[in-house]
Amino acid sequence: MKIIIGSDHAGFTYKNILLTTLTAAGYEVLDLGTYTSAATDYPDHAAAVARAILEKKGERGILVCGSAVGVSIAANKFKGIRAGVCHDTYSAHQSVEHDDVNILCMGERVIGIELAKDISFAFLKASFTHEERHIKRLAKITAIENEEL
Ligand SMILES: O=C(CO)[C@H](O)[C@H](O)[C@H](O)COP(=O)(O)O
Repeated sequence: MKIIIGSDHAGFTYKNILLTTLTAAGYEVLDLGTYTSAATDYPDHAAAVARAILEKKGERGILVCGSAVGVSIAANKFKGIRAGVCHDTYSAHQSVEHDDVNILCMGERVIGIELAKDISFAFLKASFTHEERHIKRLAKITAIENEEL
């Protein structure tokens, strides 16, 4: 599975560690930055990862910022992106199984790195169940995305 990863400066350290860990575990990981610890703006990195997912450069995305909130707000502005803040392993796999989440968002200032690794693996190993009730609910989200106000 190909993964797209990105962060702002507040998620830079975890992003790099996750890049190394996931690569060692056999995942192909495309790093869209940030590439230094200099202060940067999370919407830029969230947009880069979201666009790469929509362009099918990877199947799943991982974004890290300080709290995970900023990148999730920005990524979810893109139609077809379902970005979820997950700071526990249950949410990480259930968000894929039920909600078909395609971008995992984590906060470097919120959780420890070992938990962030476990959450990443739980997210990447999970699959959407394709159960009818979940498909129906996701169709409602798509309808909301397409609403013209
Ligand atoms: O965590 C965040 C809020 O959701 C942002 O994504 C940023 O990482 C955070 O705001 C950065 O804070 P800083 O004071 O500019 O380092």
